[in-house]
Amino acid sequence: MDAIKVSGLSFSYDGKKEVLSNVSFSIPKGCYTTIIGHNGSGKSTIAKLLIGLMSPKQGSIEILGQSLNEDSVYELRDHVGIVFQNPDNQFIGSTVADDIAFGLENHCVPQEQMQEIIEDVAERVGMLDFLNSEPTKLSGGQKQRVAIAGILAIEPEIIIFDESTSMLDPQGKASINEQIQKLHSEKDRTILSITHDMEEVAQSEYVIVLKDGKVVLTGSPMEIFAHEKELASMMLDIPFALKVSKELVKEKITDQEVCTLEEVVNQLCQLRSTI
Ligand SMILES: Nc1ncnc2c1ncn2[C@@H]1O[C@H](COP(=O)(O)OP(=O)(O)OP(=O)(O)O)[C@@H](O)[C@H]1O
Repeated sequence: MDAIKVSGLSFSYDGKKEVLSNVSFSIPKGCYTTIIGHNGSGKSTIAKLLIGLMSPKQGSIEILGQSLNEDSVYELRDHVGIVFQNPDNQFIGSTVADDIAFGLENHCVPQEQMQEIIEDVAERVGMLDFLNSEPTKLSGGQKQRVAIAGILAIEPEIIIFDESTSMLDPQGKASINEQIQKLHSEKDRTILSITHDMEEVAQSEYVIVLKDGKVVLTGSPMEIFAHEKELASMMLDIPFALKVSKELVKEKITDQEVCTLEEVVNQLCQLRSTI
């Protein structure tokens, strides 16, 4: 079954200019998908439509096989979690701990299990020392960490990350990406991540490329990165690991292009063991 099925979606904020035009894609359950595109290409608009914050002008959205509409939106929201780029409007609790607890209460998690979950997720995002802090007084990156902790606590079936690690330092981004990978591989959650981070794109399973509100490319990361010139015309770069890999192939050191650092290292280690 598809976790998300979008068919012929069009949307306009002002009733005149279409910011999404006839967008269609399907994301199977358990798939880690990334959406990329230049600024203003419509990525966040798709995220808002997928959680029913706005209704499409045309087209349909199915979540877990059920049509998303006014009647189903509240029920479906139990299955879909989202972390926005700027989580300011997402905080409800007066402390970090209260905020995470609020989501758990909504998902009927027994009181006696809450403290353990709160501490576990806060530790996983590096915010254990901030449980009594006011979310609004944290830095941008710390707010993003707390918002991600809230999602890790409830683990909804479908999780949408809308540039939700954009304010994190490189180490923070890597460790949160690791948590996202774990949610996907160990818990089989469907992940839809809107990102400008091509290293993250390389780690996903399926990529959707948006340009001016239209889907222009879909496929595996390597299929997408094969369109290097087209990506460059949309201000999108290929990952650094793929650039290194292309050089290694050109120099005949390796014979297959790969796009993650891990794969490059594996290839080099294998070479060393054959010398
Ligand atoms: N609330 C709004 N009212 C009117 N127009 C909007 C609104 N939000 C977004 N837009 C317009 O819709 C288009 C798509 O915006 P959207 O935020 O979906 O793009 P995006 O791909 O997420 O961009 P970015 O990478 O910069 O976050 C843009 O032209 C933007 O100006």
